[in-house]
Amino acid sequence: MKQKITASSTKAVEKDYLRFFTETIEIGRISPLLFFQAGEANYSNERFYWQNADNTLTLAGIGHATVLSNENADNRFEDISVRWKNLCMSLVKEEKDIEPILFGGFSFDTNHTENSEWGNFPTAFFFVPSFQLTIKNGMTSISINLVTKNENAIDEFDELRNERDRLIHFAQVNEFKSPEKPFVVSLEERGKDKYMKSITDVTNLIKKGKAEKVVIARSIKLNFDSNVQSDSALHHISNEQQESYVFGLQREGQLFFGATPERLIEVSNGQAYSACVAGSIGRGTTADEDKALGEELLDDHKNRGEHHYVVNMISNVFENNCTNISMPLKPKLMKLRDIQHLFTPIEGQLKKDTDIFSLVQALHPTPALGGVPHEISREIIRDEEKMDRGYYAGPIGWTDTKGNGEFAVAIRSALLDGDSAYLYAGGGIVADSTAEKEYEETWVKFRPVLRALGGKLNG
Ligand SMILES: C=C(O[C@H]1C=CC=C(C(=O)O)[C@@H]1O)C(=O)O
Ligand SMILES: [Mg+2]
Repeated sequence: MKQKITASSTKAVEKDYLRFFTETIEIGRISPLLFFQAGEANYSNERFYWQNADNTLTLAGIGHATVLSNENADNRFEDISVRWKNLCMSLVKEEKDIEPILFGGFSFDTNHTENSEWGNFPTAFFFVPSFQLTIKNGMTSISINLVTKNENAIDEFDELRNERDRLIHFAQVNEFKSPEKPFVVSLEERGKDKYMKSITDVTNLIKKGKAEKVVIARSIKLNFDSNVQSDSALHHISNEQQESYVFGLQREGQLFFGATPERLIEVSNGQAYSACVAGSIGRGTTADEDKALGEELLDDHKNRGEHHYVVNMISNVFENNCTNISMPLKPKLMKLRDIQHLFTPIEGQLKKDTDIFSLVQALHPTPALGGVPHEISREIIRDEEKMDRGYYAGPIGWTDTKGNGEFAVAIRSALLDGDSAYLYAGGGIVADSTAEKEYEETWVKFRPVLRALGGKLNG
């Protein structure tokens, strides 16, 4: 490392020359949540957590090596992409070092609602962690990432090594004690009547031909008897939702977290993968009932309609950005703990001039979260929901310096804010939707977060 810093420093003729160093060590297996917890004292507002749906990759990040955020609504995807690529050009890395990760997310909409709970979250917020835990293919490693203009990066790096050792030590000597679930003192349905009316209104607009599909969401608020710890929320949700992406992003005393089944895009060595997930029904209490519900969903006109718009849109984006596309002709069932969805996976080979951020931009929002036509449905959502979705239903995930990465759609999620939490859920409205059924569907979608936070499961 010493050598690397020195060699690179000699190139630093310009005063503001940024250098991006990374150094990885492999360690024995530690609990990723204990590592996350180790950052509580010094970096409680600067952490992330990520576990992919097939449990082959876990990432935890502590501290900000550098932040890329954006309030300029119009070009947020491109802006983050360009700044990340620029930063990657100054990366100094050896063969053995794991790829440094840029982790973060985008808000659903670029319009902010005044005085909402989302005031601390810019329309795009990403960071490279100072300390990065990666568990991949059964191997656990910790990287230090440093982005600096400092001529004396050697000293800076040595300090980080001490801190890294302290974090690892904490995770090695402690045992992860499964925290008690929080105690919910009250649950507020935020604007239930307005929500019910909006479903009827939107269904009428669709019947009049103003739009074909619009996703309408609502929110509930939980109040607890004391502050809820981030690692407790993440522990319970990752324990209970093994087949979903588990994510957590901390900022200014708040944690945005959840367990989503929906991949927006994965890029791996030039291959792109997405998934159409839309159309829902509950799980049965017996195997027979569950099977019958699944078959009902596969044949249901309204749900097939919801799904169809998503397949159309995502396959169009793939047509424009990929070659060798493959996609099954009919949806399958995706069975999760509380809910089953219609599911159509799609993959293709990325064309040369495309990258993960341009795909995120092209795909967000799919009609599983927005609607058809895109612009009209966005206006209808703004008019009818009258709430700030914040990062709910936005893209959340990571990319590395080679352009690989994965973004999920941040549904089944909540913003944890001290002793309260805001939960969000929505559903695809088409011509034959009814307010009562949609309302019930949102309760099923609240369940993963509600259960993790100790709430009673309604609906
Ligand atoms: C909008 C949500 O789910 C979407 C994803 C899958 C199924 C959906 C549905 O059946 O309505 C929604 O489009 C949510 O969970 O808040
Ligand atoms: Mg639905």
